[in-house]
Amino acid sequence: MFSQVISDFDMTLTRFAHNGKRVPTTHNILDNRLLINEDCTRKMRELLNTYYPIEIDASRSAEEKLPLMVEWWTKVHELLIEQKIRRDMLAHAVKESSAMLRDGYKVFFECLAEHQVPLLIFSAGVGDVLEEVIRQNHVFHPNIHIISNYMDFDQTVEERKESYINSFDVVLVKDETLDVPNAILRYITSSRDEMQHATLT
Ligand SMILES: Nc1ccn([C@@H]2O[C@H](COP(=O)(O)O)[C@@H](O)[C@H]2O)c(=O)n1
Repeated sequence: MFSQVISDFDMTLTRFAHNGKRVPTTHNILDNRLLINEDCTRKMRELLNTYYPIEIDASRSAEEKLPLMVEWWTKVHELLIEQKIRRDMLAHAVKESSAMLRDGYKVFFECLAEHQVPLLIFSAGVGDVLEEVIRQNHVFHPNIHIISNYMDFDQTVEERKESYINSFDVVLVKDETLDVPNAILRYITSSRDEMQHATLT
């Protein structure tokens, strides 16, 4: 019986190609206008064209490739940080992408989960995207453990709400109207009008 299964993700658990077209890696799934601009796409493609041939070059040793691969994803991650990617847009990007797990993935993931065999996924890809791909295929079971690159998102409004509530008298959430400011204005202007009226009479 297995004690654990260790796998990488892109092009191992996902397909290499489908109907003659390359299936995107987790980095390539981010190439979506919801997340990054055209300039970032262009620069990421240039980096892919430079470094991917090195990754698959059988004549180079792993020792030779390693610093170059680190250089690749460091450059890409610097570009991605500039894009201020929103966490809530990742699911849309994965849905719109042609990301695909390999045929037979259900049997593979279900069998390991059923027998409580830990599945360790080590990936040089993007962990947040990788998780979303597995989740959208409904096979994110508790036996899965992922070691990958995770994005560090800026705080959301929800996360900042507490500090706003502590700092301001009124905090409006998901209110697209000016009803509250108008009510405050009405209150202020009517009490001023009343004072003026009282001074005149
Ligand atoms: N900026 C990058 C960096 C890496 N990739 C590709 O992702 C693959 C990650 O593979 P794992 O097996 O570790 O999941 C890697 O093989 C690179 O080809 C990329 O597309 N963009």
